[in-house]
Amino acid sequence: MSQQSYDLVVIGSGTAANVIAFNCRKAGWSVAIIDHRPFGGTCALRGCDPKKMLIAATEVIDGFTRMGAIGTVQGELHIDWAALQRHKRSFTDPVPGHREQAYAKQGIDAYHGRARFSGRNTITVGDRTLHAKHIAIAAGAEPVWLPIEGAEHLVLSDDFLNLESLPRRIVLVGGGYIGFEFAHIAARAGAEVSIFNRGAQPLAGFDPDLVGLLVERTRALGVAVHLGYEVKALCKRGDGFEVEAQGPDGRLVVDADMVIHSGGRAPALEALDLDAAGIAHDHGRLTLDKTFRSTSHPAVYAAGDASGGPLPLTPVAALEAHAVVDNLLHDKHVTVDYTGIPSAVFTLPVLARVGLLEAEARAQGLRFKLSHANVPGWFTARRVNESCYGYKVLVEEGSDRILGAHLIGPEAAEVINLFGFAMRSGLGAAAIRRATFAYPTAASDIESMLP
Ligand SMILES: Cc1cc2nc3c(=O)[nH]c(=O)nc-3n(C[C@H](O)[C@H](O)[C@H](O)COP(=O)(O)OP(=O)(O)OC[C@H]3O[C@@H](n4cnc5c(N)ncnc54)[C@H](O)[C@@H]3O)c2cc1C
Ligand SMILES: NC(=O)c1ccc[n+]([C@@H]2O[C@H](COP(=O)([O-])OP(=O)(O)OC[C@H]3O[C@@H](n4cnc5c(N)ncnc54)[C@H](O)[C@@H]3O)[C@@H](O)[C@H]2O)c1
Repeated sequence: MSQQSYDLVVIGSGTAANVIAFNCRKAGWSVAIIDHRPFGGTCALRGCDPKKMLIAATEVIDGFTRMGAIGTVQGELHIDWAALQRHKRSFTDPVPGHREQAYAKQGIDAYHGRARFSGRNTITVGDRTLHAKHIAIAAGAEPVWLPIEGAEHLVLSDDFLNLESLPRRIVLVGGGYIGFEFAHIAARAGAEVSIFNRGAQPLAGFDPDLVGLLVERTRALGVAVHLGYEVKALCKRGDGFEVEAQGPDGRLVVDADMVIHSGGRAPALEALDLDAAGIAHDHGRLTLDKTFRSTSHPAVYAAGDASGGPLPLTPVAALEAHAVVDNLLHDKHVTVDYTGIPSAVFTLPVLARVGLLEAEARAQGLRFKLSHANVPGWFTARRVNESCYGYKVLVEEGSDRILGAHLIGPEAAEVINLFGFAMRSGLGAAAIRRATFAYPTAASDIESMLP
């Protein structure tokens, strides 16, 4: 067994890992990076990017359906799933090779294999042992285990994004980001889709009023959305499955050709054997201080989904990783300010959020003005015959601070960034009112959304 020593060993090769590895290498440190899957991480290979490549075709179907409903376009349109997969792979396939070349160019040693701690400062990967002065855990997240009889039949989000052909009947177990995004893709590509969500409100982190609009719009798309239903069992029946769920009206059974896990993800820590290095953890989460440093092992930091932070999203992985870089290289005590970080559910239309929910602001005892409306009659929605356009904006009384903004509708994923930018820059509602946006753009609606 060979042993090699490094200033820094980074576990993972996704967004967080890359920020840490490249920056520390640039500062002259010897760096190793390890991944047991192709280099590139979730966002580029199995998450945000491949998903949005698939959505590119569903946007065409959505636009055609909306404009077709008023007779402005006519004919038949369908998605060629195999061709769409080729389109997606044209982006994803080159990623691991490019990453590997970039590591070699920068002098970062890249190891393929599963990393496991074998001592306080040693990590085993295959038949090698790496000795690390510092360690960054950027191992991301993995689907949580679901207590479902027959759970071994569940297909993961990675598999869905790689499907060569689309099954006819698809069930999504969980009505969160993945459940809704995949339902919108699959339904527009021609599948019969059902979503089961345990709680009565799906997409729990989003404004309930706007989620209600999305549920309505999703049902209008032909997706069966079962709320308050927990999937309990999957039984193999011929080539397909019988999905059994329990809910407010008792037992519900649905037939499916494929059942997809969309029931949540958690930090991927299990395979690391944290105890071998004395790295503290609790209920599947690393025990970190605010600077992302292990409370029990000062040479260990974590960032991204593995840190178990409040927002397991790509831009947050990068933000946390930059803080870790500062803390590693300059022995600083940098923390992350999560104010004004937007998040979007890439359904069509998009649902987006930044800042506090109305309920959170009330729970904090804040005094605020609120504007909330459904505005399908506004130009932005009417132009594209979109029936679903709504917003909710919270502005603090006295300070004029934007506390939160919630949007559903055309271009919501772009417009939410402006609210986020204003919040992170400390710009109040008055500054937004003073801004002049190009017209006619969705951003030019912002002024009318302010309370
Ligand atoms: C289907 C899907 C869609 C998503 N869409 C969006 C989106 O639109 N926008 C958004 O902001 N976020 C999205 N996310 C979330 C986003 O992908 C993650 O927040 C982000 O990729 C986290 O980056 P990371 O660097 O922390 O981890 P990752 O990119 O997950 O990288 C971790 C890497 O560590 C490796 N690893 C784990 N354990 C070990 C080990 N023991 N040894 C070696 N290697 C190991 C893994 O193989 C993985 O490649 C999506 C996620 C999914 C699943
Ligand atoms: N657009 C984006 O930014 C984006 C997209 C996809 C994923 N992600 C990331 O990936 C993470 C995981 O996404 P996700 O959609 O899997 O999780 P999620 O946490 O968003 O939603 C999971 C849902 O599944 C439900 N559930 C769990 N078990 C169930 C069961 N047996 N029956 C019925 N419902 C059940 C839960 O109640 C919950 O509503 C997200 O938290 C997010 O960080 C982000």
